Amino acid sequence: ADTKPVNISSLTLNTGKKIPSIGYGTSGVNGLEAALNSALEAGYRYIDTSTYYRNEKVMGNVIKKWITEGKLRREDLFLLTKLPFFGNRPEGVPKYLKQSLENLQTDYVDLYLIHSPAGLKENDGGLDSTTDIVAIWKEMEKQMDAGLTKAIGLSNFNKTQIERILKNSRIKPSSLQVELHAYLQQNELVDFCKENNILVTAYAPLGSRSMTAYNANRGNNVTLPDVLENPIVKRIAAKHSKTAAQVVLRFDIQRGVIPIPRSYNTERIRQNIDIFDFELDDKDIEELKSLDAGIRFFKFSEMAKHPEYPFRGEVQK
Ligand SMILES: NC(=O)C1=CN([C@@H]2O[C@H](COP(=O)(O)OP(=O)(O)OC[C@H]3O[C@@H](n4cnc5c(N)ncnc54)[C@H](OP(=O)(O)O)[C@@H]3O)[C@@H](O)[C@H]2O)C=CC1
Ligand SMILES: O=C1CO[C@H](CO)[C@@H](O)[C@@H]1O
Repeated sequence: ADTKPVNISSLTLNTGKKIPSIGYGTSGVNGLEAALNSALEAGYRYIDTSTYYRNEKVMGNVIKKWITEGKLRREDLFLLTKLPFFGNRPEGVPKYLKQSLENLQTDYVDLYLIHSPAGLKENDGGLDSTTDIVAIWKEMEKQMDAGLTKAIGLSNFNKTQIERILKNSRIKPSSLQVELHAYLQQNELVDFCKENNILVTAYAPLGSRSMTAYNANRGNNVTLPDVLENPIVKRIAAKHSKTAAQVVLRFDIQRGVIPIPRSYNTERIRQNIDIFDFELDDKDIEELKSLDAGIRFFKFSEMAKHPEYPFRGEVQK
């Protein structure tokens, strides 16, 4: 197999800065060191994490080693982390960003996101129904002024909540990270973000097989439909001599959406960015579009009673 790093195309944020058109998702801790080494070797330069994943320290050590050994320059890396649910207050923003920067051993991140519009209490993890997203955003702006992050954005916000931020902000959000895959294509939200110059990042772009594992670990007997086993996806993959994962990730790229697939397996890590040497045609795109089914895997049900719960009223499938 070819082991040269893949050359990744890029998009431009509303700050004028470039962002790679695919990133590496890292939720979970076990095995990250080896996996992140594989990801950097494969050519990923956009790394997605969060305070909540509790893996920033390991990540910081790996990145520092790459930089010290002269294999990577900080400016070639696009580092993203997020304000945790339990820090979702104005005073949580400087506190948790500072902690992330220390853990990541860097002076700045490239993008800092509010992980969720709904907040949890710091002490006992219960719902904090006082969450004020506009007040939190104003603190996000200050972190950007201070140069601690090069851009700021949102995750898991719905359209109405983004509109509230747009209306009440000095600095506009650069990016929105939401669940997005063949079964949840988010057409309305993606169009809205395009109109407002907000780049969309697709989390769980492979349909999050890890969510099935997450449920299994909690003893929940839930079987979720598997995007990568869909017969239409598989047929299109066979037609292009690519894998199902490569087809759904390429679909994102052709929509101008940035996928952040997670894998801890070296072969699949490589496979997931090896998507810049083929093109889906109009018929493939039409067929993939027809798979949209409004199936949301990450419902954050524990936050369903929060005033800012983003998916209220949504018809659940
Ligand atoms: N903002 C938010 O609230 C959220 C953000 N995220 C971010 O998005 C990232 C991706 O989402 P995630 O939930 O991990 O789901 P993904 O859709 O990326 O799916 C990951 C799963 O798919 C498997 N997989 C990876 N590549 C392939 C392949 N080529 N063929 C077959 N199976 C494959 C992985 O297993 P294996 O490791 O064995 O390859 C893993 O079980 C997260 O890691 C996180 O960074 C995710 C959820 C919520
Ligand atoms: O960002 C995230 C939010 O929560 C999920 C679990 O509930 C994680 O798996 C995910 O990566």
